[in-house]
Amino acid sequence: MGKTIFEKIWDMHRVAEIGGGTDLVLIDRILLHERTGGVALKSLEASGRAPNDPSQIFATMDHIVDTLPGRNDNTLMPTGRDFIVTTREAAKAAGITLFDLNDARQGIVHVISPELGIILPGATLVCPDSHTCSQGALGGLAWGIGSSEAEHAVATSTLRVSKPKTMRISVDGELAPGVTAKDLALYIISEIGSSGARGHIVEYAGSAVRDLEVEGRLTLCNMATELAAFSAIIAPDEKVFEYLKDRPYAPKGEDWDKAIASWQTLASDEDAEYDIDIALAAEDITPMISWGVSPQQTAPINAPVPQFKAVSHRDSKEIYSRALSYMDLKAGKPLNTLTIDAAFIGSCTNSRLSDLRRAAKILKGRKVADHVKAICVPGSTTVKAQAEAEGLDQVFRDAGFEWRESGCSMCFFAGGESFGAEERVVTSTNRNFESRQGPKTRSHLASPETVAASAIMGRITDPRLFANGDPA
Ligand SMILES: CC(C)[C@H](C(=O)O)[C@@H](O)C(=O)O
Ligand code: SF4
Repeated sequence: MGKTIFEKIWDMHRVAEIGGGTDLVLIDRILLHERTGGVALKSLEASGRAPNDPSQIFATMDHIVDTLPGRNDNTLMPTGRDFIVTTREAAKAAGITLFDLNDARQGIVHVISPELGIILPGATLVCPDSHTCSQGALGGLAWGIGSSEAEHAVATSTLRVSKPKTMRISVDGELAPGVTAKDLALYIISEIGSSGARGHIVEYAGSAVRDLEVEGRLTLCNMATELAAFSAIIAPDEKVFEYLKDRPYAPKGEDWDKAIASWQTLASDEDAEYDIDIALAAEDITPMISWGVSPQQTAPINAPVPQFKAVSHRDSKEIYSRALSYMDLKAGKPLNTLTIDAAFIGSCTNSRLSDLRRAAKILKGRKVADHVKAICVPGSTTVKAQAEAEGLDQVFRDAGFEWRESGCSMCFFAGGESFGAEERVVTSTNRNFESRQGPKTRSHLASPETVAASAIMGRITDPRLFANGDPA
């Protein structure tokens, strides 16, 4: 029987079988951020140990930092400064690479890793952060871990891991114009549920996935953790090789040629078998938006808030009713009539250059509705600089968006800045949990173009209405 890409990478990295389905696995690269990584480094230091290979460990500042212009170590987050200073000191003591606040390479960990060529096809990479699965978009095996596992990985370049089962989600056909990787991710979650991939590594396959550019694949893989997956992966192809060429931490010269030769073998064999195999049709997908407080509570943007019977296979009556009451919604109400208070473009899901370009295309020459507070937070300092070089910052500003420094910002509330209580936010992020973006905020997950279109109209809006100029 053939092997899946996951099995190939796993077998190349297995150091020993521990038993009970658990293996000791070699970890090629480790990423840390100031929210969870500083703790791991401090604890390692306290136990008198040092990193096994500091050259393969990278830390960034993203979660706690201010994204307001002119920022410094004093963030709006309570105790934020401690996280920043501790991580800085610990990274220095450990001799690892740090992308500090004022470093041109700083940014959200899952945005800078591909950007700098830290994640590579066939490599294993861990980070104490649940959205590490994003990085599987480049054909590496990247997954989120806890802080104590991170400490172990830093000290030994290995981890004990219980081997996940395999799941393939194939999406064939072509996505219709105006339907994006984010809509695909939301559609998949609404189809298979928030725990639909628990214990599995998801391989995304099929023509609609292959047709996505690398940045779209990152968006798709980003939300695998919202399926409770171990991680996600997509077989690397020419688009990935092209994307990685000459990135700072990608192989160079002869090593590059050797790497390409080995990366080209990284695809699942025709006769590989999966524990679960799911096939979806790209034509069934429209722009999507979440209506509830879990990413699985998502519907097509022009649909009404579903009746209980439509979701009862997944949610209990109690969970469903609670979601409606939290979101201040009634079954049957068309989602595209809901007035919004705020619009947010950012996060490791959708804050890359292509995301900002697509949103800017809708915003150009238009204005955000008067009652809407709109914020754009580029995913990295590099993305911000590239966007500014193209004049996108001006498009956002002219439309009435705030243009920020890079970081996680209001993707998640950590005690600092937030949208107000009961504010309805259309957001390009990945989690709509209760109070995720601030106490009692109501988050609707969508693509950056849906956020832009909704910001202009002041209500949830299908971005395809802007495809041929202004909507009627
Ligand atoms: C703070 C961090 C550990 C957390 C995660 O693991 O995902 C955050 O990034 C999130 O998105 O909720
Ligand atoms: S942008 Fe949001 S989802 Fe991504 S790592 Fe930061 S807090 Fe987590």
